[in-house]
Amino acid sequence: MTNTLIKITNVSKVYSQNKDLPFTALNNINLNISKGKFTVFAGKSGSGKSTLLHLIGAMDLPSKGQIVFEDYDITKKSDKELSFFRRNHIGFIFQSFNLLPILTASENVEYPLMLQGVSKKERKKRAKLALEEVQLDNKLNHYPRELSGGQMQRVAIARAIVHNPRLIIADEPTANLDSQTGIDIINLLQNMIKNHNIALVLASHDESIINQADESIFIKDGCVVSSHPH
Ligand SMILES: Nc1ncnc2c1ncn2[C@@H]1O[C@H](COP(=O)(O)OP(=O)(O)OP(=O)(O)O)[C@@H](O)[C@H]1O
Repeated sequence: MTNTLIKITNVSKVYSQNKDLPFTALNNINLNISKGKFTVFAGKSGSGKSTLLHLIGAMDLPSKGQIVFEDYDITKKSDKELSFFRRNHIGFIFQSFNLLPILTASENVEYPLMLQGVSKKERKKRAKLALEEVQLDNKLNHYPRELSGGQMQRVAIARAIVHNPRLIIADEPTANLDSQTGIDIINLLQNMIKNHNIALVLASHDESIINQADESIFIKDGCVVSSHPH
């Protein structure tokens, strides 16, 4: 049985809004992402980390090449198929938390389940369990403005796992947190992916996070320059 979750073959991304000056953000990337492991994309600002995260998270399409998620070629699907795929298989965590301000912590976590058509009763039950896992079941009815940064990111983690995804994508999830809270969030994420057998792919330039990963992939000017399993 293969251990590969995502196979990335000869992938390039050219941004061509400016027709006279197209910009190659990723140049012929070849990579495998392992099932259930913690992988970090490391590299300087502008190196192409977020662009690659968007491609493997099926949020954008490459200009060239192929990305296969288990047996599903996400580079050959329609927008509708991709949004269905994301909804069922991927959880997202962002630097600025991206919680909906008019929803409570519980309602924010229920949101991906609502998109899947899960009943209200079942949604509430699963959101409570997910918030228990991030030790926030005492804040179920709090709004994001009533939570600290670390608590908001824990709600976002509960929201990312509540629908049992195969992959979590996290773009600089600790950049807006103080260093101790950042360490706590990474430890929590590591425990969650282990308990649920989810792969985590995270973009960061923080050395302590890079050292904690199962695999770190260094990106420079849109190219993979090295890859280290720890
Ligand atoms: N929509 C876009 N149109 C044109 N150029 C873009 C677009 N998105 C990103 N780029 C360019 O592609 C390059 C890679 O951007 P990307 O956001 O992937 O970098 P990054 O490594 O994630 O940086 P950071 O650490 O600052 O988030 C940058 O030079 C950026 O300006």
